[in-house]
Amino acid sequence: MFVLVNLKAYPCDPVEVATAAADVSDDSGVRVAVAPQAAQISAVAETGVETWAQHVSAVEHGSHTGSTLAEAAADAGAVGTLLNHSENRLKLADIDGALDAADRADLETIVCANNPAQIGAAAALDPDGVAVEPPELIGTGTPVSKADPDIVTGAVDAAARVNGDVDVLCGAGISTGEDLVSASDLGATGVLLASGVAKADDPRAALEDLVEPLL
Ligand SMILES: O=C[C@H](O)COP(=O)(O)O
Repeated sequence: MFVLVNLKAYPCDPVEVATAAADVSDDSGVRVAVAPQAAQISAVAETGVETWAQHVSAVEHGSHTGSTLAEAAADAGAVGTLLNHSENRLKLADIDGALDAADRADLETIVCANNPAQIGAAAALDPDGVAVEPPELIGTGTPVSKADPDIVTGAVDAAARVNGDVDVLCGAGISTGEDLVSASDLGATGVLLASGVAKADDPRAALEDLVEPLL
């Protein structure tokens, strides 16, 4: 299972979380990555943790003020990027353009979507992975794998129909090892989570709990 921790714009210490994630990944053998704010990619990557961007723009080098250039994210140490997160929705053409930008910069890609129909559309654009997240469950602590398991199995089926090569993650409310096991049982190959780690009093303990059933 792939555990991708999105720090969003939460007021946590990204280096502290990243250091814990690197240690937990090393100790457990579980793939754990952290997606900090763009300005913190470099500091997070220096911890040795697998580092992702939260977004890259559908642009090349040029006059694009305020954009997040994929090449700049990669130079700072990112090896992958989320796209079309529920909190940063893109137009279809911009998802496609951002996938091209990520490809140029050798970034792995995960396109987020709300439901199985959108997952099918996202998978057709040929990212490395997709992540299904019902927006109403994000940040609630109620895991999608329990509250809406059909959306996870539906996403796995929808992606497989369109593109057998694409990984399927699920997210929203995931915070425990039990949630991780449920996601795996439903066919997901990873989880995308945020508040369960970024807002935890002890992010290291939260990460250890998350991977515990996989040991
Ligand atoms: O990117 C992460 C997702 O939006 C899930 O957030 P959450 O774990 O706080 O529900």
